[in-house]
Amino acid sequence: MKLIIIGFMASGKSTMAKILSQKWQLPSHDLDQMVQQNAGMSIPEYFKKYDEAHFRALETDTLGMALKQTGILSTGGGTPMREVNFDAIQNQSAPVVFLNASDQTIQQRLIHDGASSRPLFQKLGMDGMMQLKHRRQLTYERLADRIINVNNENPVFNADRLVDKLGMVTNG
Ligand SMILES: Nc1ncnc2c1ncn2[C@@H]1O[C@H](COP(=O)(O)OP(=O)(O)O)[C@@H](O)[C@H]1O
Ligand SMILES: O=C(O)C1=C[C@@H](OP(=O)(O)O)[C@@H](O)[C@H](O)C1
Ligand SMILES: [Mg+2]
Repeated sequence: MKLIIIGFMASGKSTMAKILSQKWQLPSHDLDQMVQQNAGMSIPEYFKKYDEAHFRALETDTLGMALKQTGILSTGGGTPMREVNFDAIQNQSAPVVFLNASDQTIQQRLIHDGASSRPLFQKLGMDGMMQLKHRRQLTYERLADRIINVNNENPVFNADRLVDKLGMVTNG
């Protein structure tokens, strides 16, 4: 893997991976999409049929497969929370970038996208999502080599800012 993108739900990980993939002419891999392929169903369906613990086990297995690929990886918002996943990501030589969006930005996007694609939003509601976001923040910060504050700037502009910050990683 050349770059690993982490961050809370709706921070823009999948969008960023696609933009960088075009910019760098590298494949992008979206962990949620890979999980869905492995499961043979959508993530909301999987949560309904099984439960979150089963989803997390499948996510860990799929992460192992994803980390063997080359290119850019967008993770799921919960991926770094399991210690085994955190360690697997940290052990990669690829830089890890945390897309850090404000509560307000996440709230707007969750409302805009609707709850149907995010089972945890269905379960926890907005207050629960914000509490989850705050609980996870430190783990994202610990795992990240670089933190990019992202809100509703043009996503291509955010990708350019990320590349600038990464230059500092690769060039020392
Ligand atoms: N820079 C941005 N400005 C405005 N909306 C964005 C931006 N980046 C992503 N979005 C929107 O936010 C939502 C979540 O983006 P997504 O890339 O799926 O996030 P994640 O993969 O982190 O859950 C989508 O509706 C997407 O179109
Ligand atoms: O934060 C989480 O626990 C989750 C985030 C989702 O990915 P996105 O961050 O791409 O929405 C997806 O993996 C699943 O719904 C659980
Ligand atoms: Mg995503």
